[in-house]
Amino acid sequence: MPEPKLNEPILEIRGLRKAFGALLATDDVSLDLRPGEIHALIGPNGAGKSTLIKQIVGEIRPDAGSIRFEGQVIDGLGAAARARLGLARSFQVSSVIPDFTVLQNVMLAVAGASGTVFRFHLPALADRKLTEPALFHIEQAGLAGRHLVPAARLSHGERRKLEIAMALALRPRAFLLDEPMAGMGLEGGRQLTAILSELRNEAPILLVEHDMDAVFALADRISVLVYGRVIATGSVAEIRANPEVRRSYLGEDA
Ligand SMILES: Nc1ncnc2c1ncn2[C@@H]1O[C@H](COP(=O)(O)OP(=O)(O)OP(=O)(O)O)[C@@H](O)[C@H]1O
Repeated sequence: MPEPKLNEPILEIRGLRKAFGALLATDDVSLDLRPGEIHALIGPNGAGKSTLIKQIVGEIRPDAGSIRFEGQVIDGLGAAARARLGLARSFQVSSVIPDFTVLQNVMLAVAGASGTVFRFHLPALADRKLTEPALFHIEQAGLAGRHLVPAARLSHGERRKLEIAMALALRPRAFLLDEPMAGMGLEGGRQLTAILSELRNEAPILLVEHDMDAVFALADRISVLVYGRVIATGSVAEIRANPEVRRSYLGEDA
């Protein structure tokens, strides 16, 4: 019998380094994403957060270091192969089709994930294999009752929920979320915080976010990136109390 691997990290990043000329955008970055957690990645503008995410999803090849995903070394895989393994990035590249309804957009994502050919006419719409999971993900993402609304008519916050429903349809094993709170407003931000909090039970989340209220409310652990280096990893309380973090990022009023 193989050993149970429940508590092993889903994502293990070791020694990632990426230089742009003389600039070290990520400098020996190591971090883990564990089952069930939201791990927030914070740091000032230009710290290297986007460069790190791009290396994880396979858009940029690191100069050194290694990434394991569910125990498998994925260094040799391109972005499409990593996505197929269930490494899902949301909120930056958006594939929402404005003229399609919420339901049609999510059905498209369900079809893409299952390899089903999506025919945009009635037989496909009637296909319960697509509609049932799509409606389930729409409800999970907080859009119940809005499934017949064209995506173009959604508010900014609803559109973000649609993107979550589409990400869920891909049945990811890990979420990489890049600034989901941006432009959400107070009420939208509150709703999204509640949704993300639940989402961690589907798959762990690596969360790049500048909104510190959201980070402190959601994160199980926080890593702080400054000039390409992880200067601290810890719980919310540990990070808030860390003098180096306060000096270099949070400010004295944190
Ligand atoms: N393709 C590139 N060529 C040259 N320099 C780059 C490239 N991409 C990023 N950089 C530089 O690498 C550093 C890290 O950038 P990155 O975008 O990863 O930071 P970030 O933490 O995501 O910032 P922000 O919070 O503003 O999104 C910056 O100094 C940036 O100017």
